[in-house]
Amino acid sequence: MVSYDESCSKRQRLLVVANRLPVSAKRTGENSWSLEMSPGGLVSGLLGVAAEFETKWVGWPGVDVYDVVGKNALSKSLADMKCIPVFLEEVFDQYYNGYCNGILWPILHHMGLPQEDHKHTNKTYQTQYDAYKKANRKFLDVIIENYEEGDIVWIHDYHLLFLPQYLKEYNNKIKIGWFLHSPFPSSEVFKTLPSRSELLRSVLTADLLGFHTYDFASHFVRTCTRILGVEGTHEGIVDHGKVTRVAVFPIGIDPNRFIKACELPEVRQQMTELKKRFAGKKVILGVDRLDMIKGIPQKFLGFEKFLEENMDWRDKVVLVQIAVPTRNNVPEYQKLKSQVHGLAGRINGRFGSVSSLPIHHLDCSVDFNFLCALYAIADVMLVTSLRDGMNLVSYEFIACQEAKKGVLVLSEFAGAAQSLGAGAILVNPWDVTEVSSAIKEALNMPAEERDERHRLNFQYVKTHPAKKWGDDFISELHDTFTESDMKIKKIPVGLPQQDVIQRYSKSNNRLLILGFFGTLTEPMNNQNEELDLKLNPELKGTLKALCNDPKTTVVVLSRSGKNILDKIFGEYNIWLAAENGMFLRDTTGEWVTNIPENMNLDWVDGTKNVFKYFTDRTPRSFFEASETSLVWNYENADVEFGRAQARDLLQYLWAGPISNASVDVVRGNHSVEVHAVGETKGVAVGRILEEIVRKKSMTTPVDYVFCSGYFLEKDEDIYTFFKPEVMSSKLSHETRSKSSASNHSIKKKNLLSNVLDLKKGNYFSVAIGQAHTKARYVVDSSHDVVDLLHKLAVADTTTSDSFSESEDYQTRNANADWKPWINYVKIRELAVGDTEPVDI
Ligand SMILES: O=P(O)(O)OC[C@H]1O[C@H](O[C@H]2O[C@H](CO)[C@@H](O)[C@H](O)[C@H]2O)[C@H](O)[C@@H](O)[C@@H]1O
Ligand SMILES: O=c1ccn([C@@H]2O[C@H](COP(=O)(O)OP(=O)(O)O)[C@@H](O)[C@H]2O)c(=O)[nH]1
Repeated sequence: MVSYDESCSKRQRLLVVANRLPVSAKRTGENSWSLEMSPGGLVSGLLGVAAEFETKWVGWPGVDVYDVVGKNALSKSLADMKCIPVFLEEVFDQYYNGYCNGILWPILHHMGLPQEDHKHTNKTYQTQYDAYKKANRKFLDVIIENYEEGDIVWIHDYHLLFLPQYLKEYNNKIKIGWFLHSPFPSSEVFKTLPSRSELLRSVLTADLLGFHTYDFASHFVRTCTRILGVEGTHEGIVDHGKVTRVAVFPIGIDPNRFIKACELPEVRQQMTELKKRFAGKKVILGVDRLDMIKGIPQKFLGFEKFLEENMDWRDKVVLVQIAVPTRNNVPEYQKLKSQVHGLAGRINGRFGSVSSLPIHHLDCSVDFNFLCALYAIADVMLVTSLRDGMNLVSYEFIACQEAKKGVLVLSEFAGAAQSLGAGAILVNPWDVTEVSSAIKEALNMPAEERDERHRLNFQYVKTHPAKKWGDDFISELHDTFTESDMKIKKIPVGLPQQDVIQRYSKSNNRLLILGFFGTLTEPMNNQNEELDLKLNPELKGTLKALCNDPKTTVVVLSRSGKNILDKIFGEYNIWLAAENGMFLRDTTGEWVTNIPENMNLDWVDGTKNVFKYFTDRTPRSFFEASETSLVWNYENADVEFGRAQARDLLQYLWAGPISNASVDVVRGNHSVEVHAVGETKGVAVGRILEEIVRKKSMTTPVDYVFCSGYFLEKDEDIYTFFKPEVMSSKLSHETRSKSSASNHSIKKKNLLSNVLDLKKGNYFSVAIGQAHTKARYVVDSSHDVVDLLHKLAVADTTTSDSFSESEDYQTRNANADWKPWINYVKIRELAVGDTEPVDI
């Protein structure tokens, strides 16, 4: 039995699940195996993750094993390294070479879906997709065997998109995080994937989804909103009340491992030999898996152009390219190998001599110490990825360059460009001329500039290690899990229509607060019609009856302007709030202007986080925050890099924290400013109520409130405004802190507490078609609200003659062609400000 002390000191168990284990196995006998480190950034990154967890790895051991003796022996060897193997056997080829690397990988890297060829292969999308699912189930089985209650499961990458769903189906309580190491593409590209929706839906069952950059995260959110029709908020994705948090966690390396390695005598020796070998020449280094996304042909073409145009450099420079073999069984990778060999041969043939070759191309991986020696002696590191999740090689080069301070030429399409762009020369790898010029600039760069650029990047690499990445992810997962658990319990219920009607008829002073667009407007199917908003014709009589009822006050709250509301509601005895309450009109038709006292500032924290992220990654930029505005300033930063960062920052702001907020964004010459405009409907309603009480000289308290609309998230405070507990807590707070509260606001609260008497549950807040809402109740469409208003109008004996018009309503209501409003509204909401983020 575990003692109390032991259980306190027990470390949190973490199951890291990735396609590849950190070690790959090679069989050395019937029951003996040798293990060596797997190549690739994912493994390098995870090795740096904090040791405070009791970590176990679950993954493929890099080899097929079919016999029991072999499997048992390998499992035993791996157990010593805290690794648990998943044997993929017959599904491996179609899962890994097929679906993962032949289909998903190109899609994720904007390379398009390869054509399916039924005639010449037995591998179709479908057979590979089936194998992919089977492989994901094999991972599930191994996890189930090893799972202990309370374990955190951290799933990695595109190989395991179905695993979150399978795991949640097995046990909904498991904390699941998922991190994508590759980029996520624009929705236009992801849309081409035949099984796109199932894959997205499965990933969304996880609690936390992580990406390297804001760009990838916003692509993902946009893809989900477009393909699945779910809601994207500053927190992530909301679907039927379930929140899946989406956040950005840029990976790092363990810089000290590289810094220390460069001091080892063995590495120093290798450095001396390499320097001797390349004496009198500048060394340009490339280290990449031999993958299409790494842009090795583009690198060679850029280098060829450089040699063409700079004769004096021809025998003074050498390009050393380490091309680590990868995914050799995927046809595209085989083609790439021949292409790269062809290019290297051509360039060496054109510019080489008997004694020297411009390109040293190696088709192999190198050991860690030799890699560090290469990084340390290189003058220029050339990274020309066409698209890359992060590119850790760039970080590793910088960590090894403390003495030499060489130059990093970095593709703007690598995730690393967002963090190392200030010190690197950024290039578009597709532009051969630009690559050639960047090589020249790097080779000729004065020492002072090299020092400064290196200093900026070294500082970043040191302060953002992989440990921080892992810690940040897990701590966010803890928080997210607790929050989403709480949120699920708050899903609102359907409206109890009978209760609403009965309480209405028994009340003496009722207040109906209604939204306009999507609530009272005419249902329509054509987006252009929005320009000419009309009142739903079925409501004319109903609304007149309600407005003329002396026991009922009707208020319409809209973001539309005064003119539209005047035109539509001019004939009604109604209160109007235009532009979200900036203007108020009483029943006599007189408009007054209001200066907002309170604003919804929910967007501020999210915006601050984005500003902080970019400030951190843009040396010499800074941001200033006041209560209602934030300014990010990059006037002292590198102009080009600052502009590129500002573009990325804006993309993320629009897709995330300010997507639903009432803010103005001002892009200055060297700054981006976000500030609040106007106010929310929740704030407006308080002032409207005050005005109603004053104008009507109301003595009977309002004893019934019905509030409904299709409101933006920022306006949802309208639903909580009348909640008795919110009102009373506001009031008691105001009373306690009298010294700080203005007399005016205390008087106002007292006024409201005197005129409201909603204790008997006579408060109905009803959202239209929103699953995730602050309202108590939800209805499917505006049709339900129209129907209810009609019933309220007839529920009361004091209805006026004009009500006969609403017989119209009943006839039309029976019409089967009636289109609920919400369908249209949803499409429209997705279209607002919906420019697809573009890549730099
Ligand atoms: O396991 P393989 O199929 O041999 O491929 C190796 C890994 O390649 C990918 O790495 C990515 O992760 C890096 C760290 O986050 C990132 O810097 C890089 O840009 C990515 O390409 C892949 O995502 C891994 O799953 C593979 O293991
Ligand atoms: O022979 C080699 C050369 C490089 N690497 C490592 O492979 C990783 C490559 O990661 P990166 O993020 O640059 O790209 P990925 O290959 O994961 O797409 C880096 O950590 C390198 O140190 C390796 O394991 N063997």
